[in-house]
Amino acid sequence: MKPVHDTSGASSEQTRRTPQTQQTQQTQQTQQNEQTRRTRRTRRTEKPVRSAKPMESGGHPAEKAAPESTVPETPVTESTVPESTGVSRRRLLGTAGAVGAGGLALGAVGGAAVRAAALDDTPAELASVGSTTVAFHGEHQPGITTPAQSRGHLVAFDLAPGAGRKEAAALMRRWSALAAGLMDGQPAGTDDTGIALDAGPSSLTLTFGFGRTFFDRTGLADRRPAGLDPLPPFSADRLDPRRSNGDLWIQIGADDGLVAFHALREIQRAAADAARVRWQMNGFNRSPGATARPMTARNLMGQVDGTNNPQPSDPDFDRRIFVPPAGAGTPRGGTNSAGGADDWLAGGSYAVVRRIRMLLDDWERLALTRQEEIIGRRKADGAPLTGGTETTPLALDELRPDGQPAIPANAHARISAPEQNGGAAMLRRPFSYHDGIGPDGTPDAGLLFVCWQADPLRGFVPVQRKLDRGDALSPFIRHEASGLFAVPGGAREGEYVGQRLLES
Ligand SMILES: C=CC1=C(C)c2cc3[nH]c(cc4nc(cc5[nH]c(cc1n2)c(C)c5CCC(=O)O)C(CCC(=O)O)=C4C)c(C)c3C=C
Ligand SMILES: [Fe+2]
Repeated sequence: MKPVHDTSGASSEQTRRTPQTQQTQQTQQTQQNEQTRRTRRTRRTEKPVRSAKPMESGGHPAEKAAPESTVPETPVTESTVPESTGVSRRRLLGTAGAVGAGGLALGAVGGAAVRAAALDDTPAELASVGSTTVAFHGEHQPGITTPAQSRGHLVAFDLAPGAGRKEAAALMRRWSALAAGLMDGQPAGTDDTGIALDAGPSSLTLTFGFGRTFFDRTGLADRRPAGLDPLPPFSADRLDPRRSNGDLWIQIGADDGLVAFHALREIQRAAADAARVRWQMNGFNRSPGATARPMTARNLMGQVDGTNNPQPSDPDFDRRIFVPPAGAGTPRGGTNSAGGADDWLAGGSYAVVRRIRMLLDDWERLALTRQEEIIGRRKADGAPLTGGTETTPLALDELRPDGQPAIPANAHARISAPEQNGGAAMLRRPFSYHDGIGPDGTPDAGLLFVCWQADPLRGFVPVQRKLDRGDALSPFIRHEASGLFAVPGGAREGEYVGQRLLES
């Protein structure tokens, strides 16, 4: 059975290498909202499958400041990947439950069997979930327009006492080399933990951001971008400062739990003495292939969530989501605290991160019609209460026979719509989370809300201000942690993320 993966398009650098398929407009819109709208490539090759053999560049990146050459000089692209019939069985065996081709049944393989089979190099197929790769290098960092993966880890670090700009630069160099290798399916070095051995890259992405305090710690306060001004307080905030902000932030996503955790663990190990974990959160989304057809994901309240995201095909998408190059009329998100236009953030973005707990017991007590009024959309298919399908625009002016708005005045979808907020828009790319059941019996579950914009003051802030004043959803959610991070543009070949800031 050959893995088949729809790789229809989006506008990122990664996406441009993705073959486009012919689709109707509606199909395109739906696909852009879910897992098969992959900004990824699927390939069958030995290269992305980690073997126990280490990268040629040597030991674990934490052991030495990796020279630039440890970033693979040639990115693996569609054109550089040799055509191959499949990965070797040696590398697949040991992956419990892996899809075997050529009659391989790999369910319960014992250690001896694995060792015996390891001598056999018969090619076999790697399931498409594992073999899908996202490019590390590009105009933008991966993990922004890349469709949300089924597993996510968010982790914030603070630089260690005494660590400054030099140590931060060395750390970003190490982390970038590590990220490029892991996203390409390579092990972390000679002492790789082995957590992801046998698996392909599984759409792994690592995205790096800098918090406000990073600029003080590195002596770069005059280069701090204006978009990192602290978010205003909101009346409903119940924020835990220990789980908020941080000098450095990394978003990890993958379509395999072991691949995602492996990246998290190797990132922490590579931090070595330079930085310490401040907080860490785990999230999830629907797995690729879980639904019979491509669909927008649901959140833990059961709602279809993500329908009205800006689309990469929108003419103003880049302007809304990415910081433009410095120049005449550079918008606020691209200026620094000294008032000058700064270029290190060009092609970058701002991530607002909120841990939003859902009060699920209260929510689930509501009648379906009430739940739908609160959002302004039908639960079953995400269509507006004014009718149509999921992708039909909200008819905000429509009245019911009793003269009331068909989409209530305080409905979440109405209040957060760009046309109600002076055009303010953001790209929402959340993960759900579940951190167990509390002593009171209620689940500690909700949304790791991550949204992307060229300037938080024109994206998250005005919308959240409005939601804070009158969102019907507010009684059922609680904002418990918050972070704001400037996410540099993508690293070019031979460059590390943030180099244009740290070395200029
Ligand atoms: C400040 C920004 C937002 C926060 C915080 C937020 C929290 C939040 N949202 C849902 C569920 C849904 N949101 C939906 C739409 C939607 N939400 C925001 C912004 C925030 N949401 C925007 C900008 C939009 C799009 C509005 C539009 O243009 O129509 C929807 C409807 C479907 C969709 O378009 O995605 C749902 C459902 C939850 C549960 C939540 C906090 C836990
Ligand atoms: Fe929302």
